[in-house]
Amino acid sequence: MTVIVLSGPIGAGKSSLTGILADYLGTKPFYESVDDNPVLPLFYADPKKYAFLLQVYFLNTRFHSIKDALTEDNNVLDRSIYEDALFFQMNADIGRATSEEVDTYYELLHNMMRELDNMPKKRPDLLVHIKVSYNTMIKRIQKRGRPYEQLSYDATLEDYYKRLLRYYKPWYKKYNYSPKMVIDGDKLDFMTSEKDRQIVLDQIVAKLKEMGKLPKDWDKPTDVKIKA
Ligand SMILES: Nc1ncnc2c1ncn2[C@@H]1O[C@H](COP(=O)(O)OP(=O)(O)O)[C@@H](O)[C@H]1O
Ligand SMILES: Nc1nc2c(ncn2[C@H]2C[C@H](O)[C@@H](COP(=O)(O)O)O2)c(=O)[nH]1
Repeated sequence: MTVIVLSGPIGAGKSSLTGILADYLGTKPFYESVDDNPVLPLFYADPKKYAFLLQVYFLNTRFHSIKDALTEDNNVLDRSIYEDALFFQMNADIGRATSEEVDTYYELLHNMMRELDNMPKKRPDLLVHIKVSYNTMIKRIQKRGRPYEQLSYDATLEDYYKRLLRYYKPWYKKYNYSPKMVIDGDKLDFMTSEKDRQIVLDQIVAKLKEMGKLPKDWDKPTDVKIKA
């Protein structure tokens, strides 16, 4: 059983790479609840009012996904539960949560993490982090086109996104729940370049082989077509 989790800022390419990787490895993809998330547009319209509710919503859906993923055979998750606190702490630091909400959130998070410790498989096997610069992040957010994430919707999002990138650096450095690796999301256009996509897949496969999670002679199953 192998569980891979993707991490990275908004628009880094996590969902895209989750699909590509799951297809390539012949495993199941698990996606974050975004387009069906009723709280997300409310949050972008009034972050102070909805930061806590959104976080509880995400934490709950991530908890469900990770529980399912840790009981299934092989799979890929498009964001880790370990990034949940990064988002909430950042929002709390800019005044979008009361101290009661912060305390309640951390207590809930710790309770949930303790539940995960009781699972037959406690941790993912590999974290694949997609690193992007601010410019790449913005280009991808524009390309994806969710209205409430655009700078034209709210100019303060520039600060929010830059801050998010700053929070990711120490977060990745500290992350120690599993082996980890970085994909250069600025250089590697795994959506439109077949060559770049193969480079990324080769890097991940090499890491899985090094960890003993794939046999040394593993090759892509011939009937698998990589979808972009
Ligand atoms: N490496 C990449 N090169 C070019 N475009 C990308 C790349 N990764 C993602 N994209 C595009 O950027 C947008 C955001 O990607 P997405 O996978 O939704 O990011 P995330 O899940 O990290 O928020 C999508 O339109 C996707 O097609
Ligand atoms: N406040 C929070 N917002 C979050 C969290 N997780 C995701 N998000 C937002 C960011 C994007 O607008 C959207 C989807 O994220 P992607 O990175 O997949 O584009 O949801 C969170 O924990 N807190």
